[in-house]
Amino acid sequence: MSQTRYVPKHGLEVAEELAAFVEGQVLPGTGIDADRFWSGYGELLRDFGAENRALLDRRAELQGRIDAWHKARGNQPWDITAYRAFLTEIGYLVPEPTPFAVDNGQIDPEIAQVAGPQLVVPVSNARFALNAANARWGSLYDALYGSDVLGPPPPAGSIDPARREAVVARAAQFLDETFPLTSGSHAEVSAYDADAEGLKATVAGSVVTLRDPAAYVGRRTEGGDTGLVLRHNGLHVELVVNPGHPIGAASASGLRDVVVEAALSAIQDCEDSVAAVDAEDKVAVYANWLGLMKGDLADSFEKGGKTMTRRLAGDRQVTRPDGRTLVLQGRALLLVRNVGLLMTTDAVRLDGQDTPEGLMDAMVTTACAIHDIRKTEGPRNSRAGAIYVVKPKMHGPDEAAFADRSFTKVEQILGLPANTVKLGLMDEERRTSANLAASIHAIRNRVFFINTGFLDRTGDEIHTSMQAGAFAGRDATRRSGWLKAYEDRNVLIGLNCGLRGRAQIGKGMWAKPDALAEMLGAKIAHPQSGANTAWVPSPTAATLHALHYHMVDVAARQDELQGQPVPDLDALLTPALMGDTPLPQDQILRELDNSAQGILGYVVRWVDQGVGCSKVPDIDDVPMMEDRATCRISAQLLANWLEQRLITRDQVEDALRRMALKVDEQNAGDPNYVPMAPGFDGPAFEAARDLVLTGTTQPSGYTEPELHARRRQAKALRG
Ligand SMILES: CC(=O)SCCNC(=O)CCNC(=O)[C@H](O)C(C)(C)COP(=O)(O)OP(=O)(O)OC[C@H]1O[C@@H](n2cnc3c(N)ncnc32)[C@H](O)[C@@H]1OP(=O)(O)O
Ligand SMILES: O=CC(=O)O
Ligand SMILES: [Mg+2]
Repeated sequence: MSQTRYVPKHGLEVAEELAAFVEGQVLPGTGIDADRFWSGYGELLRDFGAENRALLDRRAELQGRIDAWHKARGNQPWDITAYRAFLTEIGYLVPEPTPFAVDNGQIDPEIAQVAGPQLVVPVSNARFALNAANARWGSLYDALYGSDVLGPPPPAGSIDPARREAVVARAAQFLDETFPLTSGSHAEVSAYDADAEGLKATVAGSVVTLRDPAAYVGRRTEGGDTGLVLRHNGLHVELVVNPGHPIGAASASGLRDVVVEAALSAIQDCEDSVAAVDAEDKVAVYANWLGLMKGDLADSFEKGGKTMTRRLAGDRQVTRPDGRTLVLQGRALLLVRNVGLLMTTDAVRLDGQDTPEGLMDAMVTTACAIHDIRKTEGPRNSRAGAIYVVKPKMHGPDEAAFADRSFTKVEQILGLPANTVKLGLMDEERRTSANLAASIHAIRNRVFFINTGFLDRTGDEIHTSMQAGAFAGRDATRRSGWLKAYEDRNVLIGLNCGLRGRAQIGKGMWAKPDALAEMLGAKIAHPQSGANTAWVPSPTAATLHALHYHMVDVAARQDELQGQPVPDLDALLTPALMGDTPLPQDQILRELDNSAQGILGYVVRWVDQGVGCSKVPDIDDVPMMEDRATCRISAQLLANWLEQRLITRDQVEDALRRMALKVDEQNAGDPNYVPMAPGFDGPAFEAARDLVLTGTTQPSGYTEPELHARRRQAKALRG
């Protein structure tokens, strides 16, 4: 890693590459000059830097008191009444606000009105980031053919006629369920067409129409394709007819694909799925976001032996039955996830000190997005003129209020109307879940989502009650009552705060990226719960999850739920401890190995290669999405078991070494991979070990302090 060189800017020391990026690429075209930007940034740091530190101190103080309370109680039985009284006394629980409704201004329909999948992507990876933006539309034929939904996926590039038939039949089933014909099945259609009266399908020689004729929206053409566009629950579906195409030719109707509106929104992530530890990395992350906001991001790469260049998709022009044109967005509505309050950065220094990274993200990602909201031609990200920032890992209403005020300041500096920046509240720390209404209230004029980030939330669950006893294992911790209370409360509190029709109530990530058959069975629970969005890890998952929003009318579900009683805090606050029924030793050792493997498999690519999100096979070789939040869970679980003497340091060391050998083997095909064995002394292995051994003292159990330090070490060692 090269030594950071600084340039002075209005009392700040700014890393040269960041200054050059901001002044050379971000500011031109925004009407903001460099002096205004840097002097405003200095004010932001002076106004909010000390408060940021104080909020972190408050987290540590509360955690210290909670730890001491549990220790002092020793083996006394769990007493929720005493615990709640204690949490109230120390200010962990705050009074509920009087009933209110959010008033968040102009919000795009993808957020406020239409329910559908939300894709998340590491913005550091331009190829993926572009793919995510273009995942607004997904081929159902491709998703069914290439995933495990219809059985084990065939080899890439293969053509399996039996599978093709199964794909066509499954897609027809979806069409029959979503767009039934007046008679017959889509599987029997021998011709599709449309006229001013709507869709016409020929079944057994007779022309039939849709049972709901209004579901036909219009027609578009592209190359040899005719797209017949339908709409259901606000989501569009295109029947792509092209008898000249090999797949269309194989079907009597010429249908060659069913393209569904999939990722309505996509989070371009600067946080837990990226590894950005210095000015150089941060500029790379920001540059992709800027390209997305300007609309000119492109990436060239090799695929299938060919070089291809990926760019942002254009809008889709549809001719309505009455001849008028309807423009459908070609891209997902893009949101940007900033980092939280914890980390500081040496990319901008004030008074010789590193400064909050979250404030840098606030300034730079907002400034980049000005290019979108000032656009006068071409596709715009936000037609409502909003900038959507997802703010993670906030602990309670004071931190939410801090985010609100700091973005007000950013808006003033950048000359934006108040509340242009909308905030997505990640409900992923326990103090936020326990004070959710007050946290929403703190950002009521800009909140655009509340999302249950259950992965971080599980890590915080363990860390907060580290001294209460031993947690009951990874799955049992998730199955227990707190999680249900957390998920249910989030929906009902969101509805009570007036989010319906104004903001998203979101559910968490599907963390088994290749197990999409299982996802298709399970993730319908999200819209059924009243959530109008939920996270998916890939465009294929978005395409398949979109089907759930046709099966469930979320708005109607929200109407049913509105006003239902919110589950009490008791369940939320009761930790999932093993209690008197400890896990059998073999299960403990198996979970130890599994967690050690997950940590190592993730950390080794983070630290040595700067990859922030990986697909890591678990101990049963099921590929899992690992990011900083899943790593936090594994590290916290092992730290808890060590602290509660279920396992020993020697057992941890032994498991890490055995699993390091397995992870080395799993990565043997990667020419850039640096094995951890036999030395077990490189920065990656050390990071994994430290995450477990120091897990009780890492702030809130977060993994980023250790990961950042070790990545910087690896960069310095290896360049
Ligand atoms: C707790 C939390 O905070 S969760 C949020 C953070 N997590 C995420 O953002 C997960 C995002 N997903 C990912 O990063 C990836 O899907 C991983 C790491 C899980 C798997 O990555 P890989 O092993 O490379 O995926 P795989 O080989 O199956 O697929 C690669 C293809 O899918 C595409 N793809 C995979 N994930 C995504 C994505 N999230 N967005 C866009 N495209 C994607 C790639 O562009 C690539 O297609 P291409 O060759 O046409 O470019
Ligand atoms: O950010 C999401 C989570 O689950 O954590
Ligand atoms: Mg999270």
